[in-house]
Amino acid sequence: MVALTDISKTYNDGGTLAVDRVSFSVEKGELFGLIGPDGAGKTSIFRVLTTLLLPDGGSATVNGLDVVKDYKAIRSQVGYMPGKFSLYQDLSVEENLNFFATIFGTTIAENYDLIKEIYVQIEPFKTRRAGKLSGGMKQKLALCCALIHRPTVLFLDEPTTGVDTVSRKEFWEMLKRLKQQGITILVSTPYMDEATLCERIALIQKGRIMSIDTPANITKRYPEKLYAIKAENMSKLLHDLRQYEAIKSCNAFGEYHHIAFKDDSDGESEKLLGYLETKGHQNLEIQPTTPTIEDCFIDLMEGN
Ligand SMILES: Nc1ncnc2c1ncn2[C@@H]1O[C@H](COP(=O)(O)OP(=O)(O)OP(=O)(O)O)[C@@H](O)[C@H]1O
Repeated sequence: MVALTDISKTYNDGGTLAVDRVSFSVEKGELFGLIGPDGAGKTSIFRVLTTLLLPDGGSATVNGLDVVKDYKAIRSQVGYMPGKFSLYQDLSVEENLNFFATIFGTTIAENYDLIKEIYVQIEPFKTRRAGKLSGGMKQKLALCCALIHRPTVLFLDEPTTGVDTVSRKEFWEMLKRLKQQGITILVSTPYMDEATLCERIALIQKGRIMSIDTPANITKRYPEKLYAIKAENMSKLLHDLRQYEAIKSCNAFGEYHHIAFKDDSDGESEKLLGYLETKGHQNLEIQPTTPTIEDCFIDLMEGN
């Protein structure tokens, strides 16, 4: 449904390499996530695929159509929700939706079944100006506008950035139901915890794809045995762990720090506890833990 081959994009006369020979493909009906921090190149990739930006190199197709040659046809077949809220702030909820339906030569009534479940949540505010909606409401309106012409592929650029936890959860539920209707969905996010909600993900950093697979396969490939460790003074613990020669990686991770040893064959965790006790740490706790996508991302980043 979507295929990229060696897509590159630079800015500032080639001075900024935003996308570096990126290749991947997305199957029909898949929920695919592009996961990476700010500046990784996610928006640039989405703008190439939605025909809003010309790539410097490589080729890409959406629904079998070329993003450069067939841009007009692609525009009528895809839905795009940009990262920055870009609806008309001075138009009401209903006026915005009507506007997008009209420019795609359709009506709200014609496609109401597709947006109904999302639209009913903002309908009580249909006369309110879009600029006066809450973050979660704006997001729902933007999604309705992106869907109103019944696209076959939906591109959602960081749809949950700046949205509260409850609305984020609701949003992912909505995506699952849209997927069930056969829509192919590409979603980008800087939140690593959202990666597990996608069927397949690409981890991207500095314009390069570091790994593409199902979230489960990516975490399975984490190369080391990982431990979660905590103590009373977590910042001193982080400092002391980073001084310890046998540690390969050490990162703060909520309530715990996650660590991996360079060579874990010979009771390394006991030796470490001994060392930390000599450093005066109290209430030390260490246990094996399962790697998350964030652990994998950091590991891949450090190896690249
Ligand atoms: N119009 C532009 N002019 C110059 N540099 C740009 C432009 N757009 C993006 N960049 C640079 O290209 C790189 C990739 O940016 P891009 O917006 O594609 O990444 P992103 O992963 O979507 O991050 P963000 O969430 O910050 O938008 C960054 O270094 C960014 O500063």
